[in-house]
Amino acid sequence: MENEDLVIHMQGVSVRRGKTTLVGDVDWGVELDERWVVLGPNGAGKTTLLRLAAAELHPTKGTLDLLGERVGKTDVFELRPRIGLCSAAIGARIPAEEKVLDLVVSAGYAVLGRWREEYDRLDTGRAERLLGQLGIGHLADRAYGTLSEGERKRTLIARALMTDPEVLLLDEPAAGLDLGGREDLVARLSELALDPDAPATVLVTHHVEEIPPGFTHALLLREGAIVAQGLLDDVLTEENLSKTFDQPLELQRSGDRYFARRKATQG
Ligand SMILES: Nc1ncnc2c1ncn2[C@@H]1O[C@H](COP(=O)(O)OP(=O)(O)OP(=O)(O)O)[C@@H](O)[C@H]1O
Repeated sequence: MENEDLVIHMQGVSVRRGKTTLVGDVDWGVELDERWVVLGPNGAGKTTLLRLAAAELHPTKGTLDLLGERVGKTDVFELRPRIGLCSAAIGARIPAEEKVLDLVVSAGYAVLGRWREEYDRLDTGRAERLLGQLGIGHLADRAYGTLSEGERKRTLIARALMTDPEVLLLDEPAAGLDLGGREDLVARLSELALDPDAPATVLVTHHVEEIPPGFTHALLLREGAIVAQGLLDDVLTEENLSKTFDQPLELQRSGDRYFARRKATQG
């Protein structure tokens, strides 16, 4: 019987475009209370994996179950509002003049199936609360186009959480942030990861430094194939990381954070 706690379940999943395999033969399961980091170099297939999990892509081969529904046999338009996705592609589609609060509130429309209804007080209150949780409550009335990159990322996360999704997918949320911005985002994501009421979460990144404390599992991806997956502490080793990035890497752990760099050459 299907494990009811599995929010994402891929069995033998491949995505091909022409002769290119974007991801090949992936078996992967994410449970309700898990927080996964997907790590790999450029072009490894991370975004492809996340788009499968967001019901934006169908597998060329294999079976994909999201929130207990088989993709290909279910209405993805009913599925998508149950999944919170935050990616640069979504950010790029937002008009610069859009007000931050409206942007977050309007994420709820897909779920409620409303078109021109007035924002009701509940929605506005929830959006304000989420913005506050992400430390940007004071920006509610600002236009999206006037925000810094870090503020935009946090706005998009608040928007992704607005529908109270059962799974939250974050594609490189720290990309383009300065050191302070990255550290602040890592801290916010850590709070979210440690909140037992938060949804199952998958975070895609290139950098071990961006893994927020509280994340439980890791999947390492290289050239569309899984190098290793499982509990973060078991999977995140120098050997696995070096294989994933195809170079000898040194991995350090300091407190609940990770740091990596290339090994110094001998001689
Ligand atoms: N439609 C397509 N046709 C052919 N190849 C594609 C197509 N879409 C993506 N690819 C290739 O598939 C590979 C995986 O892409 P994907 O965006 O999933 O990687 P990624 O790990 O997210 O990379 P990055 O870290 O650079 O964002 C890349 O080599 C990309 O060029």
